[in-house]
Amino acid sequence: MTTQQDRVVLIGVAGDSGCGKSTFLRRLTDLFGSEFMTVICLDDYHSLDRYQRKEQKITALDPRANNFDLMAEQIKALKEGQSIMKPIYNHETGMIDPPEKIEPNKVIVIEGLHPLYDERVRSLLDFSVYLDISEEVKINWKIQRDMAERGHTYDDVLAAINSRKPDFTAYIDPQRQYADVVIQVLPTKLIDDNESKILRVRLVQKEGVENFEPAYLFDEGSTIDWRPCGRKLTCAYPGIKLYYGPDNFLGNEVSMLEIDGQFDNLEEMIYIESHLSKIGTKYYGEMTELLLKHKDYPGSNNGTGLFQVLVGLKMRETYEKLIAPIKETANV
Ligand SMILES: Nc1ncnc2c1ncn2[C@@H]1O[C@H](COP(=O)(O)OP(=O)(O)OP(=O)(O)O)[C@@H](O)[C@H]1O
Ligand SMILES: O=C(CO)[C@H](O)[C@H](O)COP(=O)(O)O
Repeated sequence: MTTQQDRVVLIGVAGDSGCGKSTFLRRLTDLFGSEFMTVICLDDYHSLDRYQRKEQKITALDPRANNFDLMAEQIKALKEGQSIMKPIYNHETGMIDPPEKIEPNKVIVIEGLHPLYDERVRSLLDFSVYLDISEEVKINWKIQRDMAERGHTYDDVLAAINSRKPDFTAYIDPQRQYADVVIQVLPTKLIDDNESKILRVRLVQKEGVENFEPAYLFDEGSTIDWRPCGRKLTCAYPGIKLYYGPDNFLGNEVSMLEIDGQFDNLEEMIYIESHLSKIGTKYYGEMTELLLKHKDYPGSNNGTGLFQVLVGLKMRETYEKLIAPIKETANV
């Protein structure tokens, strides 16, 4: 038997700024361990600094502001087990700093605006997720954070989102079609909620992906509507609704898993977990345990937290399949 233990597994995490990438990466660290996982922020491949972009009236989302040749060359080198000298984009100064040495690791995560944009980089990925936050929700999250922590006004935040919109639509959003899973965050359908306090979250899982089998609710391949509130799950108004079924997403055959609403008591998540299958856990209750570990992370009491943990578990499962020993064919 030979092993693939030295293989570098490459994971892509795509999404706009402020869409929960950092929160997702913190959850991934629980599963892989910070020692074995290296995160590369693709902002480091900006080829134009903040002042050049302003002068040329180009946003950071525009491919012309990014060096995809260097990104492809360096990510390929890392995957082949070589170290690289990665550039650094400094968000404080808006300038490009001297490069730093990055060594290969068991898991390399590339996160940012464009992990799935360039075909050369995309083809190197072993697993990818796109964090797809609807505009209403994105505005609410950004307003909460940027007004509370960064001193921006409501109008500043709205103007920033609107100025990025054309390039977001042209270059970032189309990457959804290539992701193995998409976590879509939408306003609830249970009630009218202008502040996006209650969310409807969909886990779009592509069918036919090597080393990835979609998770399901109750019965694989069927269509299920489930309102679990009752004796085993405490739900305050307006309750919780789950859905599972086959679907088509941007031309791809997918399995859709959906949770609308929020959980009152996180300990009771075990009840939901026990009705889900193929979730990549190693023991009963592991998913609930991972959620309970970080109750304080945003979204822990709704589908965003639950699906982030679930996608992390599926990434670990893919990783383990990829590094598993290869069975040699017996010489007859
Ligand atoms: N699941 C969630 N529920 C509610 N709010 C959330 C959720 N995820 C993120 N947020 C809000 O969005 C903000 C940005 O989240 P996070 O830092 O994880 O995103 P990011 O994509 O890494 O952002 P950036 O690229 O700008 O650093 C958080 O501070 C929080 O206010
Ligand atoms: O979309 C972004 C990714 O984080 C940033 O806006 C981009 O990287 C430019 O950064 P800055 O605004 O600090 O110049």
